[in-house]
Amino acid sequence: MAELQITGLGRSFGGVHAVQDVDLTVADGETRGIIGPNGAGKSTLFNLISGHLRPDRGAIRLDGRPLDRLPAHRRARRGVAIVFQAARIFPGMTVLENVMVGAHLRASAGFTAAVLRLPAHRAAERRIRELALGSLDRVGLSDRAEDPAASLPIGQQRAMQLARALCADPDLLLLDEPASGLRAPERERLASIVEELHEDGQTTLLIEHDVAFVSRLSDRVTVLDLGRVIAEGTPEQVRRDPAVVSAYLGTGEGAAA
Ligand SMILES: Nc1ncnc2c1ncn2[C@@H]1O[C@H](COP(=O)(O)OP(=O)(O)OP(=O)(O)O)[C@@H](O)[C@H]1O
Repeated sequence: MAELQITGLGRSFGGVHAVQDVDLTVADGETRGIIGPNGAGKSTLFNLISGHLRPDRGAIRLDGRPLDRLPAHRRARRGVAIVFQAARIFPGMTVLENVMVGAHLRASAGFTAAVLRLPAHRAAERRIRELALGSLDRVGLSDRAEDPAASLPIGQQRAMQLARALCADPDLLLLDEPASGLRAPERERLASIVEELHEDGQTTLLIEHDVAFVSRLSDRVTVLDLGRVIAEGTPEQVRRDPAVVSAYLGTGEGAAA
């Protein structure tokens, strides 16, 4: 069970209301898309949920438990996993090692045990390795496990990051522009992975510029403009919403889908 509930969320920078009065509920097992023209507040919202920014007001709850005062690493332990837009990989490590880092974010063996190499730690390490191999399998990268991470093309690096996030067995998966910089076949592959996760019941929040990509993958889409929610509904409902069309046309980005 993983329901994300956001109420009255706000964050300003100087005089700019980057996110204002945002209410958002993502149901357990739902894939929710967040779209909006440039400067709409998507990244700010993402960072407020991940814990990389603190809200000025409002509340964020996962399964009824408040998240908004916790730092990012404590949110990770609560089950929030993030795939950042900018590829943060450890290039000198193997693909498998990169993915194992994800599970360490949620592991419970403890720092002291790790330092002393206690048996509990070694058992945890074995378990983490198994989880990482399972995550690589889910994203179709099993055969690259022992390769250097830097040798992967960008599409597979993105899939590796997704595997890293999955390795922590997240309740909530946050995807920040996962399709950016990918070529069409790589986008297609990534979309199929996200679809499979959805079928497995993963709760996901997807922030994307690529409206077609979001529409294809999301149960519902929330549209932000100038920090506020201007529309919410199925991809089809949102695409036809006059407020959405005018927000996109107003910025010269073209129609919403
Ligand atoms: N750290 C910051 N300092 C000052 N202003 C900021 C900061 N972060 C965001 N803003 C402002 O807040 C507003 C929302 O920005 P944000 O980056 O969240 O939008 P976005 O929807 O992610 O945009 P884009 O699609 O261009 O990435 C913008 O007006 C932006 O200039």
